Amino acid sequence: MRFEQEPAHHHGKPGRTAIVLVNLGTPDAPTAAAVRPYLKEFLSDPRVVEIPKAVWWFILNGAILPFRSKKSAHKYASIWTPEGSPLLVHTMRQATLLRGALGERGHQVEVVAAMRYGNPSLPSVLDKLRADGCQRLLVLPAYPQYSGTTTASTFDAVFSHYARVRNVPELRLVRNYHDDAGYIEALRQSVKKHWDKHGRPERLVMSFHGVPKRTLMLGDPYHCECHKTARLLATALGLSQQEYLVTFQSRFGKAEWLQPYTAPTLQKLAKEGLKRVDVMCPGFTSDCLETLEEIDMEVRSDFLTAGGAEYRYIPCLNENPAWIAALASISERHMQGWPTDADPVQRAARVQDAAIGRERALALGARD
Ligand SMILES: C=CC1=C(C)c2cc3[nH]c(cc4nc(cc5[nH]c(cc1n2)c(C)c5CCC(=O)O)C(CCC(=O)O)=C4C)c(C)c3C=C
Ligand SMILES: [Fe+2]
Ligand SMILES: [Fe+2]
Repeated sequence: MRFEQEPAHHHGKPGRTAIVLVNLGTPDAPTAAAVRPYLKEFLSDPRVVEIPKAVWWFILNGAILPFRSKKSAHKYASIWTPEGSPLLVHTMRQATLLRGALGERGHQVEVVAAMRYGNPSLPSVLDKLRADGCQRLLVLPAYPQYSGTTTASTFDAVFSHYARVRNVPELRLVRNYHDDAGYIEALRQSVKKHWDKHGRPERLVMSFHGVPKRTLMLGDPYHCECHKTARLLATALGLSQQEYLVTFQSRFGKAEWLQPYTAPTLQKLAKEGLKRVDVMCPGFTSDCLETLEEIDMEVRSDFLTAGGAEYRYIPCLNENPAWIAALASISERHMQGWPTDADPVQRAARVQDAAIGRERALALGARD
């Protein structure tokens, strides 16, 4: 059947509103056997690797997957937590906290997390929402800066899922929030708190995930949005241009990516005599392999080996309450006009849920 059977329709039952918080995804376990299918799904996405399909198939299956799966599994093992992959754990907690925060503001909406690659898969989450009677859906990618490689890929997956659905919900998409006042304020508070505890560095490095330089030349606004985020944060912190730096990390393959690259830049700074640096990753809303292993371990070691003395990593926003409040405001803005009012009894229950959710997140190590 081209279009699937819909759940039974009930007259008079109000349609529900939901938000799906979509992050990149992560393997199910820190093993080569689990990393391989995740990498295969991720790296087979034409939004991520723009090489003709047949050529890429041979490179991916012959040269990349057999080696990278093993190497990456080792890295994942170094950051894995008892609850699972940090990226998944943080994103799930953010969804729970966002549901509570919106409940406190009087909105009765479901908030669920989904992964673009791996599990819980976006199609499985969207199917579950449909079965639960969701008629309005806000797609909220976990990426503040728009990129074709991430944001548009998320939208592709949503569209291709609904291309086989008969009763499609009303859809709204959050394209970006790189300059959102609440997001910048959450970043500012997190840096300020870190400085109150450890003092100020000689330089604040803001490292963003890289993308091939070719995508910038072809019109992807990601590079500009990263720089705008950095500029707004630097202004909020009262930093001069000499006191901060924007770099790009996680280069993949041999082609040129956005520059300057994070690791060589920090090595160069150390060799030039810079002793004390703080590094943060404003483009990642949850700590993950790229921040915990690459930035907090590999790049730290590069900087110290090259002669640096103090390297401090400022964690991602994760379950930071100012960040959850920013997510709630971004969601409210995009849900305008949708009937999301909770009745008073349900509203009281949601306020209680929010408090319990916050306590749980704090007990699990959230930073406030
Ligand atoms: C191959 C090209 C890649 C592009 C383009 C790319 C863009 C991109 N990625 C993120 C965010 C994340 N990437 C993560 C891991 C990761 N990224 C790539 C490759 C590209 N990313 C790979 C192969 C991997 C897997 C790990 C590895 O083998 O090195 C993650 C972390 C996932 C986790 O499980 O913790 C995130 C998050 C952005 C924002 C972005 C473009 C803007
Ligand atoms: Fe990536
Ligand atoms: Fe630019």
